[in-house]
Amino acid sequence: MSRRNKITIVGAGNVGATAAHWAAQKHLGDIVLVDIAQGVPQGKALDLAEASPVMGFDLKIVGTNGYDETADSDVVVITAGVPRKKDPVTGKFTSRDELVEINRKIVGGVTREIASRSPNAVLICVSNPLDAMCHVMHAESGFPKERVIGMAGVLDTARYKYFLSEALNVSVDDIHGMVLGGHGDTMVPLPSHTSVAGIPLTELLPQDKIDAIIQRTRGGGGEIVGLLGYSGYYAPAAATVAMVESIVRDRKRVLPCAALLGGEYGYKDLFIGVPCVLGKGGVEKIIEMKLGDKEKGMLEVSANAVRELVALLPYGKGQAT
Ligand SMILES: NC(=O)C1=CN([C@@H]2O[C@H](COP(=O)(O)OP(=O)(O)OC[C@H]3O[C@@H](n4cnc5c(N)ncnc54)[C@H](O)[C@@H]3O)[C@@H](O)[C@H]2O)C=CC1
Ligand SMILES: O=C([O-])CC(=O)C(=O)O
Repeated sequence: MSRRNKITIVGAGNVGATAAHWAAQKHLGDIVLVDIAQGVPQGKALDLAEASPVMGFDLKIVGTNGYDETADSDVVVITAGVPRKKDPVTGKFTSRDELVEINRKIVGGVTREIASRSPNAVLICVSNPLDAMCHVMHAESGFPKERVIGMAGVLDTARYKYFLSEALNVSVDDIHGMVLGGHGDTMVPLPSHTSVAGIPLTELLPQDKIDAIIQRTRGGGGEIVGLLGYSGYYAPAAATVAMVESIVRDRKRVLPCAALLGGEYGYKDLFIGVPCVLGKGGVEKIIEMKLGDKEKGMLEVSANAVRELVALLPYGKGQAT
């Protein structure tokens, strides 16, 4: 008897629950929602399951505060942790990097629970600061680098494409491009590799407008925090589900994801956003594209920002503690 894909999502908060919603709508597999909050994963899973007769999905959707139900998952998405929030008095909000100390403990503990029960799963990290949390997941799981992947580039690229489609008044479907680098203010949108139905972006939009969109993309997460008071979740969850879909359906989509580099782009032992082919085995290939000197310089700034944060973690090179 064939078995449906099993997808576990840890963290049944804004991003996790929304990802469960879209994964169910796309019939990607049975879903286990896990959270420490009593009743929350159970309640959200039941609510989502009760939508199935209306939406037409036949899936097992369960919520739990433990890990036994997660055993033998094919894909595990980790969104557990603390998001950034806006101070209601000052209106200021912290950087993603300031979450490193609190979230590394949460993500480390969750990863150990998951890895012991689903030793063959592909792990997708969502918790921030993203690239550093990928290092935590890799070290704590002991999984091969192909099966630990970070979600950021798909989201950053989606924001970039949306802003371009708005400025050009064309369909989002016809914007092609990518954002590489770490998931922070130094991320690297690539206008020289961006096209509109094959027409170079630089022929269609003046440089000052492109620069403004690059800046808005870099601050895209903060723009939402400024409006909502907490971070976004529709676009982050959609981006996560695009990765899950490519893996469970073995679609081999080329998506910008945080992957552990082993010399590609001149970096070693560092998770950073690069174009990846995602299939059943996780990162099946990292595609090395030719970058200009300016783009290489921006990637170096972004890689250095990730390196500084990773240096704060209690790990040697990829070794579990
Ligand atoms: N990589 C990216 O592009 C993005 C990353 N994020 C990050 O994702 C994380 C989650 O964001 P939201 O869903 O908005 O936050 P949220 O606060 O709505 O949900 C987080 C959930 O994690 C749970 N949790 C905390 N500790 C746990 C533990 N030890 N075990 C299991 N569950 C635990 C909480 O109870 C909560 O329900 C944050 O770190 C946020 O910064 C958010 C958006 C985009
Ligand atoms: O900005 C945040 O804190 C959440 C996030 O990573 C994003 O939305 O890009």
